[in-house]
Amino acid sequence: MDEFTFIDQIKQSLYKQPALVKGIGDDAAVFRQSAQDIVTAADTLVEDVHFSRALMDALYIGYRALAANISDIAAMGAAPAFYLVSIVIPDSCSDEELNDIYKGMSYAASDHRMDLIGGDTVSGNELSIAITVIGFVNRKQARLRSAAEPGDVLFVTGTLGDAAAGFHILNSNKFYKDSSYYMDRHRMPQIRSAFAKQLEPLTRVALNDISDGLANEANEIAEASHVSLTIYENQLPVRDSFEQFSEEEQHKWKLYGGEDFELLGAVPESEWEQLKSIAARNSTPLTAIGYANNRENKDHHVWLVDDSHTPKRLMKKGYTHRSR
Ligand SMILES: Nc1ncnc2c1ncn2[C@@H]1O[C@H](COP(=O)(O)OP(=O)(O)O)[C@@H](O)[C@H]1O
Ligand SMILES: Cc1ncc(C[n+]2csc(CCOP(=O)(O)OP(=O)(O)O)c2C)c(N)n1
Ligand SMILES: [Mg+2]
Ligand SMILES: [Mg+2]
Ligand SMILES: [Mg+2]
Repeated sequence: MDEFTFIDQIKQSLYKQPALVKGIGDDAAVFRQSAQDIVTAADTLVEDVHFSRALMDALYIGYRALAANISDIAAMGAAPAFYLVSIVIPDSCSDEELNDIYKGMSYAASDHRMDLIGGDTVSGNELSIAITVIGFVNRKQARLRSAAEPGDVLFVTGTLGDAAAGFHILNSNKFYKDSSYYMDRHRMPQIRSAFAKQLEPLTRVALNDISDGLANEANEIAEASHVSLTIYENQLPVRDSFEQFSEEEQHKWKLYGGEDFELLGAVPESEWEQLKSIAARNSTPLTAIGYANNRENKDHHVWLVDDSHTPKRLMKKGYTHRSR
């Protein structure tokens, strides 16, 4: 299939977003927005770094690639609207696989009412999917990681460590309980977009999505907000069947596993009840896992309290790429 036939195939016949003026088919796309702030992010997924074609069907690769991007928009409290995809296609990738990657992305897009408005197609040696996402948020309402203050309640949505467990299961041929649940958490992460958007009435909330693991993301909030954080290890939410994994695996996956695409946040204690009702309305599991320490604690570290009750530093450690 040549480049032009391919572009014709992936082009949506109908667009959902009213802000769109021109989608695929010219030198660039055009959208118009005057009332809201525009939020944009990019994430690249590369074969054998972020996914493996041996372990995962093309449909999942596409779904997951867009989901990872939508997660960053959700983590800003914004509503996703548009995406652009630049793809490098190796000879080993069949037309069917390529179509399935786009089909996977279109499933994630319809879950969030998004339109594909552009991209680029290149032949190369390695399958690589670079996505740019665009979303909207009410003026000055973007939820920054720098917004945490001393005394805030620290919370996470969902359960932690599932995606890493799923990746482990996909790589192994042993029997595990609940294995399709865990594998799906890796292959088809469900993004907390609706929940994040409904945080609008809160006066203040710091948000970060958990792509690189709780330890990394918590440290990012601590550094950006100039606060130190305390997290209680025994309050970290996990799936019931998570106990089937070794202590070491559990510890590693829930703190450093990443790719759960849950939200980590901090809210003033006075708004905790309101946050709980928003979560309940959205069927979003919500757990308080700690708090932002008072100002006397001048470091900007994250402290983990385990059963020995002695706080230990939770280092900013997770998945890091060599070039960073
Ligand atoms: N190659 C790059 N060029 C420009 N900005 C970048 C690049 N890589 C990362 N960034 C920026 O650095 C910040 C952190 O990026 P990253 O760690 O990838 O965030 P996340 O984990 O939320 O995806 C973001 O503002 C991102 O836009
Ligand atoms: C084949 C394969 N190997 C390893 C992993 C695990 N992994 C890859 S990237 C990553 C962390 C997130 O990646 P990054 O590019 O930092 O995403 P970002 O934080 O920018 O959203 C993890 C845990 C995987 N998903 N697939
Ligand atoms: Mg990124
Ligand atoms: Mg992020
Ligand atoms: Mg990262």
